[in-house]
Amino acid sequence: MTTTSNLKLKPLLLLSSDQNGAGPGKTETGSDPNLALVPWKGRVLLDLGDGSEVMYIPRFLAYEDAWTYFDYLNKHIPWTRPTIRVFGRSCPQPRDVCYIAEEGLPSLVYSGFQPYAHSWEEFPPLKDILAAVLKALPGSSFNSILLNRYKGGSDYVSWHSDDEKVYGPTPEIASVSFGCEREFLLKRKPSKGFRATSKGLLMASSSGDEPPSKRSKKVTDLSTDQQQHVFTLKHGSLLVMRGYTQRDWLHSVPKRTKAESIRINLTFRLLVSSSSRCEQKGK
Ligand SMILES: O=C(O)CCC(=O)C(=O)O
Ligand SMILES: [Fe+2]
Repeated sequence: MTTTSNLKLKPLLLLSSDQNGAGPGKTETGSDPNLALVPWKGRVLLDLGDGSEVMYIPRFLAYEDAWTYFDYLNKHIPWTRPTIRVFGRSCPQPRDVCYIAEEGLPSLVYSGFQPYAHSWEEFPPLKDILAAVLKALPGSSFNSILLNRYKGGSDYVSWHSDDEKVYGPTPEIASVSFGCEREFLLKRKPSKGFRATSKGLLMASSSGDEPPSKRSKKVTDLSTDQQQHVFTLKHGSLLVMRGYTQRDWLHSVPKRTKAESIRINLTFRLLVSSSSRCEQKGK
């Protein structure tokens, strides 16, 4: 796989250092020798406990480069807003989406919807972004991307976890954001005892596409506010979920009336049960 595209970017795509680590969790101390090799000193590591962890790098991509990517993605990605099935009802997904995957991988299905898998070759700049992600995550590999475009504050992804079997038990999901800042929330999954009440099942969907209803609010109430974390995902930022985060935690990007402009988000994922991998060359 080549890692160059025709986008006009400065040779040094990544910032060498950044102290703008606003967000929850703690700034890294460099105790992990692998992490010490990586130049983003301002990044935040949030230990969620029980083997779940989130890492956040607010200025992962240089600001102008991130806008160049935003313009490319907004214009060239074949965005669709498919109809999906949530709790037995058909409704349009509340954001635009696209799916990129290597050939020969198992199909991805969520909410009764199987997205068409576009090829990486169609969108060379995605390989550049992947290369940047792999520099921040030495030893990781990804072979697919789910892309989301939130056209404004009424587009959202509701509480869900990316726990589809195709990702294995401890998936690493690397999420790069462009454009409008939006809040990314994390909360612990309600324990099994809390899921069923006399008023019904309090279950979050696995795709995050159910309407933000009172049903979701009830889950919030039960899972205690102390366990909720908020990251305001900046233009050009990288957020990584790993370990048991998908098993034990839910995440969402809620509606925000004040968010008027477009946000694009790329989630890099590794579908397992395939020998092929989308890795940076020479690693
Ligand atoms: O837009 C985001 O930041 C999150 C998207 C997400 O959770 C997903 O695609 O599964
Ligand atoms: Fe997700």
